Amino acid sequence: FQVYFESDEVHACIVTCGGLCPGLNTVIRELVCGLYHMYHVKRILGIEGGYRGFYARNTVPLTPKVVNDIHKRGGTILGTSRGGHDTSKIVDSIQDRGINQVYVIGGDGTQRGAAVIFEEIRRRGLKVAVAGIPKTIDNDIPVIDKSFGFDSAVEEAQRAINAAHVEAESVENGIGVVKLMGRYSGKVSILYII
Ligand SMILES: Nc1ncnc2c1ncn2[C@@H]1O[C@H](COP(=O)(O)OP(=O)(O)OP(=O)(O)O)[C@@H](O)[C@H]1O
Ligand SMILES: O=P(O)(O)OC[C@H]1O[C@](O)(CO)[C@@H](O)[C@@H]1O
Repeated sequence: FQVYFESDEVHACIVTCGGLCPGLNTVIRELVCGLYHMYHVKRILGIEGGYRGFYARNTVPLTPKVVNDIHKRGGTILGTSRGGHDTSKIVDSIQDRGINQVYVIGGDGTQRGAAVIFEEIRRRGLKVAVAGIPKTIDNDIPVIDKSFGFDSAVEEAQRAINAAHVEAESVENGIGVVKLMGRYSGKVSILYII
């Protein structure tokens, strides 16, 4: 097989886009530690605030030390956003910073954005790899068994439903109403009902 990137020439970056999903920080941590310890990649940049962070926000160097405890925190340490996908500005930034591996964590919109970035990179003839990491709290990707964050969402749903159940049972004719997320997917609700 052919090695495409030598470790010491890799300059990776990670960006998170779209809505929050439990486990985002764990994925960032695994990427950083995997790149660093398994592939000896020392230059890893966090892009803050989603796609627009490439050209309008700060960046933060990521090392195993920086990400050591982040899996215990919710959200994403890099921040996230919707909109702001300006392809040429993003690829300009990738080119200017000398980034050659782009790790994009996000939902379907984010992955569409990653494909457009890749097309522009190819058009410019740059030696840059783009990797998409699918993020969906709804577990609605048929080719994988379970997406990260889904179990946590079901657990949280369980907590809310149990509390409403206790309230409803404690009074005469009590009714508990819990609204769960996912009007189009609904797998969080379905799994709980099952
Ligand atoms: N067709 C597209 N082309 C380029 N960029 C896109 C496209 N669709 C979405 N994006 C960009 O991807 C980012 C995230 O998109 P979006 O808000 O749709 O969330 P998502 O990735 O689908 O996640 P979620 O499942 O949480 O909604 C935004 O910055 C948006 O501008
Ligand atoms: O409950 P609602 O309003 O349908 O929104 C939930 C949806 O929003 C998202 O979190 C982001 O689009 C989906 O993953 C989820 O299905």
